[in-house]
Amino acid sequence: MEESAHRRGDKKVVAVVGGGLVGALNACFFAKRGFEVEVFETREDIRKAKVVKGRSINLALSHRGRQALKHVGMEDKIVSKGIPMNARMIHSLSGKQSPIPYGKKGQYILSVDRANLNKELLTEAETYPNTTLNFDHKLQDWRAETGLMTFARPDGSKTQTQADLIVGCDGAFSAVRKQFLRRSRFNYSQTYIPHGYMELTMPPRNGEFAMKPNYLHIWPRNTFMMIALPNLDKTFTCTLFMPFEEFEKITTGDEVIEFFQKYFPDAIPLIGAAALRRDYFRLPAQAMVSVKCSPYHIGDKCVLMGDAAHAVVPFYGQGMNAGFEDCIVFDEIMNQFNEDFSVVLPEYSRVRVPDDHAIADLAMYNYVEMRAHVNSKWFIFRKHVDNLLHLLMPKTIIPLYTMVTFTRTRYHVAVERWHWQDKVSFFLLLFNFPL
Ligand SMILES: Cc1cc2nc3c(=O)[nH]c(=O)nc-3n(C[C@H](O)[C@H](O)[C@H](O)COP(=O)(O)OP(=O)(O)OC[C@H]3O[C@@H](n4cnc5c(N)ncnc54)[C@H](O)[C@@H]3O)c2cc1C
Ligand SMILES: NC(=O)C1=CN([C@@H]2O[C@H](COP(=O)(O)OP(=O)(O)OC[C@H]3O[C@@H](n4cnc5c(N)ncnc54)[C@H](OP(=O)(O)O)[C@@H]3O)[C@@H](O)[C@H]2O)C=CC1
Ligand SMILES: Nc1ccccc1C(=O)C[C@H](N)C(=O)O
Repeated sequence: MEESAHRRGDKKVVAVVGGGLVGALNACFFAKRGFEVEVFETREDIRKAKVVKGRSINLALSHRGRQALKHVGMEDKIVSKGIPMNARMIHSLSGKQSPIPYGKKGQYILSVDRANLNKELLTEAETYPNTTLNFDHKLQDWRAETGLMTFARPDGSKTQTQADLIVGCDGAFSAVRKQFLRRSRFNYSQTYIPHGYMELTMPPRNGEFAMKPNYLHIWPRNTFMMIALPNLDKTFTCTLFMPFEEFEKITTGDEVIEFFQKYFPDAIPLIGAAALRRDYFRLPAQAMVSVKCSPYHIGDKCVLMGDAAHAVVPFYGQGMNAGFEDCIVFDEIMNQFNEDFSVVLPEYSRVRVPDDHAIADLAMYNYVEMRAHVNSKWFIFRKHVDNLLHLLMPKTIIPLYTMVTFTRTRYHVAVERWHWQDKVSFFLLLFNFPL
């Protein structure tokens, strides 16, 4: 076993495990503070990879994520390559399209390319002279007492290195988190929902987007749905979310077309019948898991952030945004407590756990809103009422979606306010508030 050198001197060493979205961003946050930062990523350098592994081609970036990018001077660069989505575009069975705006005029979420975002963040992290990126390093084991980590290399060898702080940003199936499970008073739950997802591509039509680009398109079919987000190359990435048992019922190309004919007829010519027949069987439907745990730290040695701390189902488009906000919250607490890890880590767990748990629940809720509620006249009416009340009393009534997506209102506070506001607007409706 090879013993890799680790730097000490007067600077503390922070090991960021995982060079995905949150890990790469976090490396910038720690480097900015002057720590010696070592990033360890199991995969090869995504910037050199011929084939980019992993799913979810694009992501919805919103205020929390943007604020975190702003902290490290990356907001403009990323936003300039994003496509604004101003509203949901609801596709009815008959093919009618009706928009439901996300917020006030000028408020939008951005469709960004996951691979490009990851590449840009790694390149930014590398601009700090005190940061080293180590690819092809898969964390196998680590010790909370010493901060000693063991990594597996693609050639089968092992490397060990030590750090003052280990930051687990290694995603939903975190290897860092495994050590937490062996400790007393660590709470952990994971739930696989019975639905899976499958990504399909809608190509450009005559060199242009096949549908209006500045929308998040939704085909809500009550018990399942398809969505589509635009990409810079004028394609859309369509994602079909559906119970696994429904996916499994479709076994032939003809059945795929039959299914689309029944539920998404307007999408067939846009995706293309031949592509549908082929692409449906390219990859099996993927699972979605929600992981909640607490606390997020062990002593002054280790902390979990991003999906490693809180994998959420994707339906609010907040997983990455919440992970990025984790970095800001940690940074704010570092300022507050003078970078004393023995105080910062427990405080971070205390502050952040309720918020990450709240967005996990909201993400579950938003699936029902997207696939079913948007079909209801009552829901649309209530949305209008909320928007109007927000216009009349902007400080008192703020729609839930606005709080979650366009502000940094703590997620758990947003949930509390939502319940309270719901009662107020119901009361106003009951007494015929002149709307
Ligand atoms: C279909 C889908 C759609 C989504 N859409 C959105 C959206 O629109 N908006 C949004 O905000 N979020 C979205 N998300 C969530 C988002 O993808 C995640 O929240 C985000 O990627 C989390 O980033 P992360 O860095 O914590 O984890 P990851 O992006 O998974 O990065 C973890 C990294 O750690 C590495 N790693 C894993 N194990 C090890 C190990 N043992 N040693 C070293 N390295 C390791 C991995 O290779 C990876 O690079 C979506 C998720 C899915 C599945
Ligand atoms: N909340 C959710 O439902 C989901 C969230 N995600 C998140 O989306 C992001 C990108 O995902 P993507 O790049 O596709 O990641 P992958 O699905 O490719 O997973 C990344 C690594 O995690 C390990 N892994 C994958 N599935 C499992 C599993 N079921 N049990 C244990 N380990 C597993 C694999 O490691 P190994 O090589 O050792 O097998 C894999 O290399 C990540 O943040 C991920 O956390 C991804 C899927 C679902
Ligand atoms: N990115 C996603 C991926 C999967 C499912 C939903 C989203 C969303 O962003 C939904 C959006 N926030 C909405 O409420 O309409």
